[in-house]
Amino acid sequence: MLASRTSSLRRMSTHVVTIGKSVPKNKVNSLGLATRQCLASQLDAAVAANATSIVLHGQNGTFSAGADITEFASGGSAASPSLHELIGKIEALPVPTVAAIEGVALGGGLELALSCKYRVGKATARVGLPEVHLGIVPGAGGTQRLPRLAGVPFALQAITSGRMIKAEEAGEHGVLDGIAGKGEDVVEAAKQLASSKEGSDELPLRNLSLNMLASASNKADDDAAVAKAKSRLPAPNMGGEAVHGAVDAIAASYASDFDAGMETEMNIFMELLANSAQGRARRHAFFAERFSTAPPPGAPPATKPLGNKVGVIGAGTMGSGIATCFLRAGYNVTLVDVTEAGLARGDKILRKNIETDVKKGRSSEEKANSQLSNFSTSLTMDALKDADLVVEAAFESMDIKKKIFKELDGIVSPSCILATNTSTLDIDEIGSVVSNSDRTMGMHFFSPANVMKLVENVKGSATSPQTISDITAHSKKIGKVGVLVGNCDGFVGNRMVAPYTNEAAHCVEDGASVEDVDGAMTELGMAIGPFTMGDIAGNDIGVLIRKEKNLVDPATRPAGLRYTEIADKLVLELERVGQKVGKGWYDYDPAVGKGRIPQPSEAVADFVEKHRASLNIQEQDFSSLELQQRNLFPLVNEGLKILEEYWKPSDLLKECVERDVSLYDYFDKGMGKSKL
Ligand SMILES: C[C@H](O)CC(=O)SCCNC(=O)CCNC(=O)[C@H](O)C(C)(C)COP(=O)(O)OP(=O)(O)OC[C@H]1O[C@@H](n2cnc3c(N)ncnc32)[C@H](O)[C@@H]1OP(=O)(O)O
Repeated sequence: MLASRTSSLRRMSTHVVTIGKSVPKNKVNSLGLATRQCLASQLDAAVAANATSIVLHGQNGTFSAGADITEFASGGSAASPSLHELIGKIEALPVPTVAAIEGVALGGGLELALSCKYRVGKATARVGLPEVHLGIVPGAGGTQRLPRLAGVPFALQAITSGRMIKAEEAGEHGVLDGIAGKGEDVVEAAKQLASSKEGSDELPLRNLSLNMLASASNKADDDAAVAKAKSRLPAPNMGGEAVHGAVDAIAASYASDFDAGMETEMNIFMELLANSAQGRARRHAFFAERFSTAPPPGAPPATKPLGNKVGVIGAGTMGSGIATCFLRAGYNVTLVDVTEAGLARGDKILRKNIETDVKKGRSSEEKANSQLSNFSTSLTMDALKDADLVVEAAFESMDIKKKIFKELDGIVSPSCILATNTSTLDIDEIGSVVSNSDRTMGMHFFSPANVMKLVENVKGSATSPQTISDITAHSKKIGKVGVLVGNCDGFVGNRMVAPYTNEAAHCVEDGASVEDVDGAMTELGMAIGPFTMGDIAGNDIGVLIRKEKNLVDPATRPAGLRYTEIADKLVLELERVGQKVGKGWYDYDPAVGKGRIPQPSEAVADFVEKHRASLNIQEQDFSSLELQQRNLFPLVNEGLKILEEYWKPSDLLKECVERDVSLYDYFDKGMGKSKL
């Protein structure tokens, strides 16, 4: 690694400046005003003490997670020193400066590190500019310094993906000048580098603009890289506002000098911060995700060490997907099914998932082999007697699930957590057959389980706080967003989506076409519309659920309920189950896009027209806005109903009035958390 060739006298004059010092509760060294002020005064002190080199590092095992996102709600804090001023100050220091990076250096954290003349990282460190995930662009020079350091193509990829980059890769692209090996102290390594550079006159990154502008051949390549990046981005109205802004800012890094590039970056940053609804939504989602995935206040810490032996019951697509998630995170997993054929199928799906990870570069052969060495299958649940957690993913039937839980109760230890992946059934009833049902909980994965990040962790009435904390920790360990929800029909996700898809069918009954409705929702920014979604999930599932609720048969349907039979008849009469059979709300041609591209269906249009005629429905015209509102308002209303079940509306209003906040802010700022 970095050789030290310095005298002890020189090392003495290297000053270490700590990000986050004296700022309590700043777990990730975000760069809020207090942290910036403290950094500035440490730098001033180092200069006053004639430091001959300076090392910048973070506390709590991490460098910095970047700007303090909470400051963005009020348009960002411009109070002095701003991040720009701080970065300018570091860059202008006349002595060698080295960032010692462990944990993460993200966003403004990496921008701070880029203002140092050198960077050293721990092998486990991660760096990145993830601002686009917050609907903004790097706003403290990241779009100008990263391309100067690592080239335009790399900067385009890194900034538009917002991904975390491993130390090794960062080193390959010149973002890190050195990597501290195992057992090596990164601050010590940085000190060595800093003192070895004392007296050298290497230039800061801002001056590299001259080199960039000088090379015509680079410009042609960079123009091509920018054009290619643009062609691959989602449209601005499809969530792409920030990524388009990022590419424009990077393009300015070689089209003009440093100061002009910085000005372009700042203009784009400020415009997005002030006016992008996508950005506001993304920042809301950042905090909402953390709010809803934390155990409720007062819950005990998760068991340490968290058990590592997991059983998954049911080797279907869902069960194998769930088993994959645990295997990837280093758990010991046993997959159980009642038939050899079922197990063989599950085993195949799981191995394919792990193989795909390697093919797509998300994992290595070595890692995949080690994961698979922790995997076993069994035809009996006896194999789970040492399990710390069992996730049941068997057929969606109350009787079957209760039978499994009862049998498990006699096999596993009393401390083993029993989770069910049910999407609709009552957790309390499933848990009622277990001797100590405080260790039962729902763990509702979304399909495909090995891909989707969301898991609803469903709390039953008997579930203990310890079980909640442990399931929360397991969810985090397997990389899921594990949202704690209550036990009700459809939990949160499916419960809110049901009125949305119902209303979509009403719109079609009233005169809109299937494509009109889906088009209105994608125009709004949804990835797909409700009918495409139904075709992917299988329209037969909706029919089964509605049958369970006695809605399909008019004789058992509650009086006064608006109900359209189109969705039921589509399946029961036309057998248009969805993508899996090549026809649903849309037609699917196996020769086009592997049979996954929805194409308008004349058969469905005819059927809908006859349906309307049979009910004497006068077809109406709808604007996109009307369709968007009709579909989304029922979903929003259902969300509010869910909140009402926890918070009495009158109590809520009283609290909001007392605190002088809007209802939105009450939840957005996490004030309702203490009530969970
Ligand atoms: C001008 C600049 O270009 C603009 C910017 O820098 S914008 C900021 C860019 N940085 C980011 O987007 C990084 C955001 N943070 C993360 O990705 C992750 O929090 C992390 C990888 C740093 C840590 O992850 P993890 O260990 O799982 O902890 P996590 O629960 O996410 O965060 C810990 C706490 O820090 C808070 N936090 C994390 N990053 C923060 C930030 N940049 N600002 C304010 N708070 C932050 C979280 O809200 C959480 O608070 P809580 O405990 O009260 O819920």
